[in-house]
Amino acid sequence: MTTLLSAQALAKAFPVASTPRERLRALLNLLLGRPIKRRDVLRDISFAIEPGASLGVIGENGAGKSTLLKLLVGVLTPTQGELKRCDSVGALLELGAGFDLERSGRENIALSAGLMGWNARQIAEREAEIIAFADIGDYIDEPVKHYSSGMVVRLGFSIIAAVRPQLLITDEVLAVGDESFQKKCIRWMEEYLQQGGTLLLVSHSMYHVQKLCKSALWLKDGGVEAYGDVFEVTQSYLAFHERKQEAEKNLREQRAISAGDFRLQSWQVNGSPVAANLVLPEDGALQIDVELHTPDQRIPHLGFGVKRADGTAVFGGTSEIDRAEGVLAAPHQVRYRLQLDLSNLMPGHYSLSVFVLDPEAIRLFDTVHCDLVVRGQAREFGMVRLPHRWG
Ligand SMILES: Nc1ncnc2c1ncn2[C@@H]1O[C@H](COP(=O)(O)OP(=O)(O)OP(=O)(O)O)[C@@H](O)[C@H]1O
Repeated sequence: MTTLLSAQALAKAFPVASTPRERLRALLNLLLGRPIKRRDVLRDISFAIEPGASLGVIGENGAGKSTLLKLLVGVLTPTQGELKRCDSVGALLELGAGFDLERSGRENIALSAGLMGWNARQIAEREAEIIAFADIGDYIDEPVKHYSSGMVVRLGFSIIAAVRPQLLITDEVLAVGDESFQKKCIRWMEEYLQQGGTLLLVSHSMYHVQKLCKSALWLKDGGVEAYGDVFEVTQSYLAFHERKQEAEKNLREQRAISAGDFRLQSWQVNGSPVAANLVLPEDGALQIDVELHTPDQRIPHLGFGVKRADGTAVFGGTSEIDRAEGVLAAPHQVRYRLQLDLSNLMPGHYSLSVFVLDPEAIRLFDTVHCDLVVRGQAREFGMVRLPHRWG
């Protein structure tokens, strides 16, 4: 099997020149052959795309996705590293790239097809199909400079669809099209993949990445944060975002908690001190042992909660609701044991928290959290698997 695209330790640095003065200095240094201050935008990027593969590239704004695509299609050259690419690459990147804006859509179809080596007969045969896919009405005979960005994408994608390259590289441009055209493109890509096509897709939509791609590469600050199975990588990426928001919320919550006297001294899960990242055992069972400090021998209540990483509550309860009571194990020390069955949680990233309430279960005193990872693959959606059957 021939690899269609391979990147080996790719890196790209741009000159640091954001102000006019810096740009002038960079230009001067360049002319004088002096070193230019550069910023690494991509570093040590390695991956390979085999025929039939589908890779989604994801990452936050500014992570380096567009720069990587520009390297892959040859618009930019890498500062370091090695890139190998097959000849049959169809790239749909920047709006209008490759179109002659003064010419009509119809003329641009002929120009693009000619560049790809089609003869006049082939072009004539496929023109109607391309125009039908683009579906831009009479605009097909207007100069491309009169097109909306959506129309440019429609025309660009229609040409690519007719060419059926061995490897299709595309980015968020699809998001520019309206919903019905987007759906048409997605359907086309699914069919193309089923028939053995190969895809590299950059997208902010985890839905589309999961739908179309088998693997994913997460770019973070110019480096590869994760690369592998699409579900694992996209779930980690979503959890990263959700945790970012959750961290801010927790900080606010923590500040609101009174520095009262009932305190959480320690907690263990399934007999071990809690690590930052808890992986749910296959049977979904957690035994939580908690030691609390009580200043006056009164028994505080204990609460617990499971949230999805974005903060959405999945389930929570307290010893007061369940009419359970802790045990005074030593002077000023109360112990609780809680058995939790989380076997219905869907794969994904969650947080588990335990909190102390006063004996009246009114005031919240102390909270601890840990990340909870539920491994596995699921095509159903939601947070919990609800028992169901068909027929
Ligand atoms: N020509 C350039 N000169 C200098 N810096 C650049 C240049 N092109 C991109 N950058 C910088 O490189 C970084 C990565 O940009 P890039 O456009 O690749 O990110 P991205 O992941 O595609 O972001 P987005 O999701 O917002 O499109 C950014 O900090 C950007 O400012």
